[in-house]
Amino acid sequence: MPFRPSHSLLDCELLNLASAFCQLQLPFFFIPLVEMASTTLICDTQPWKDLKAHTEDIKKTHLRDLMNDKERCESMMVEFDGMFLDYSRQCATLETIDKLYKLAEAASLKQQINRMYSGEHINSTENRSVLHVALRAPRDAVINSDGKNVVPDVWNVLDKIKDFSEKVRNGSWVGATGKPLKDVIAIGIGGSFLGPLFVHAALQTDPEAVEFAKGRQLRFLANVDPIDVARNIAGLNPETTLVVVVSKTFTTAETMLNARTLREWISSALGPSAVAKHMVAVSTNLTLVEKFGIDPNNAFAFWDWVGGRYSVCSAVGVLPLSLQYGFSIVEKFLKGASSIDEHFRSAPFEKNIPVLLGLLSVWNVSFLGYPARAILPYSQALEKFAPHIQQVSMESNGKGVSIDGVPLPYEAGEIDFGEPGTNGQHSFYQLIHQGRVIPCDFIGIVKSQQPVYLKGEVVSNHDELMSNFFAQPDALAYGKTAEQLLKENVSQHLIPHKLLASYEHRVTVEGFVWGINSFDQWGVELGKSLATQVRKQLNASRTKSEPVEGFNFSTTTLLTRYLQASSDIPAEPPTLLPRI
Ligand SMILES: O=P(O)(O)OC[C@H]1O[C@H](O)[C@H](O)[C@@H](O)[C@@H]1O
Repeated sequence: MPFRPSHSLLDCELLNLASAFCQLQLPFFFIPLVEMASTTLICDTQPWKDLKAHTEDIKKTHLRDLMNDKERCESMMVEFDGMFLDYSRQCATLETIDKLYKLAEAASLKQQINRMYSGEHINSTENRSVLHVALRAPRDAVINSDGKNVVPDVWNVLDKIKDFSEKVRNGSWVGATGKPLKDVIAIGIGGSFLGPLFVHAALQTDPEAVEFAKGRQLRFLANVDPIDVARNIAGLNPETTLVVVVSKTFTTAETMLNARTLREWISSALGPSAVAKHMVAVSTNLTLVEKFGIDPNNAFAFWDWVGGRYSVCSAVGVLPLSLQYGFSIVEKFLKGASSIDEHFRSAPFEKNIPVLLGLLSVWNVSFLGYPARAILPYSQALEKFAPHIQQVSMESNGKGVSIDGVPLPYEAGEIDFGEPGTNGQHSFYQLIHQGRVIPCDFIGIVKSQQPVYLKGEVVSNHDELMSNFFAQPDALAYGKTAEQLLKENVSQHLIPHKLLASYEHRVTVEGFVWGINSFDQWGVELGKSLATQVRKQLNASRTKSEPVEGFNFSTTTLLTRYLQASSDIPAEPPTLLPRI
């Protein structure tokens, strides 16, 4: 399959987001294609064909008319455990929904969900189970992977986190100079960053969590750009800082360089032996953790049946968040996610929020032909939700071949983007109103974490926000687009656990229906190997003045100009750390 055209490194980020993804075949060593020829794709089934035909009827229907049908709207509302989903603004009739259930049946959705929960190796290209649900299962649950109940292992690590985080928080674990460690820098990227950042952002202003976080800071170092290092250590003292290196593989180039950089920051200030007190790790690869110089006793494990982008409920998220907020807050988070896991596993499809969300996304992408989805939380606390779901969704379902290696004759995955309301209204909503049809997830919260009322104002500040939340979907529905409204009805304050699990499972539903493997990410590997080639070239050019070779004309020109423009940097400069 040919690569899509992509933009050079000097192009703007938005352009890259819009068009620079490539569809990669599975790695060459995988999948004997001959054997796959007999595999049935979902688009060859009758329910898919029926939905295709049905699209023509829907295109003749205006959402305004659908919204006038009270009975239809009523059956498009579902409630579970404080969440209320209204999907009546979808361009869909009850007949559409029936047809989507038939599609789910043709995709053996129920059986596939059961296979996931029973620990089968549904991530077939990596020969692994997919059991992030076990990360938040109650202590007495039994979830098997390869004939072994994994729940006790999960709780051993959770207990270890509880114990360690309490010691750090109460000052019985101190730094090398005897001072309490009040600040934490979590180093990690991708799944080892986005989920924990999202939850941290959501808890930051939660009144209960705020109390527990007093006097403490949690920062995230993800980018290998040294500016990110500088910003992370700015104002922090190594004596009172704990660094958590988070990496599933413990080989990710960016994370490891950042870890070496902060190791240098600590040891140059406090001596090399200080690393033992100031650096801990989260990984599935404890051998490499030890090799790096972190005591395995100070490492927190997880397992290969946890995909990186599904790992926020493992030590990846639980350790940094427990250090910041205390384990009890994080435990509540796990319980909320677990409630959705049980709902997803057992609720009938008509009442199953992740299943409905997933099927409607398939409808929008594969039948109505809308390739994007806007995630619009009317809550500043959810400001990092869209970036997190971007990875969960786009890395999971951005595939061009079926799970059996057959090139897909239809497109899978969608382009996710979003911003909290009302900020987005003053940015990109115009295009949704009048330019393109983009299905939107409007997410509202009943009670603000931080209510503000001003005497003399017509409404409270949160009601002002929610006025927009209620107005925008109708403006869109009666204008020219389709969207859905998802309202989370949390009793007091927002804890985003249920939203997270709902979206994780929604992505899984889409992947099951499209017949792809949502749990591998071979495409990402290509970029990594090309970066290795560039890294070698930069070293050779800087230290031995070797000319740039082996790249196409465009990259050769850009690399040469980059080297020329930075030629005043000495080939082997002394160790230099940011000073801000
Ligand atoms: O946790 P790590 O092994 O360091 O991996 C970090 C990230 O690396 C790659 O980009 C993968 O595609 C991501 O899924 C992963 O989350």
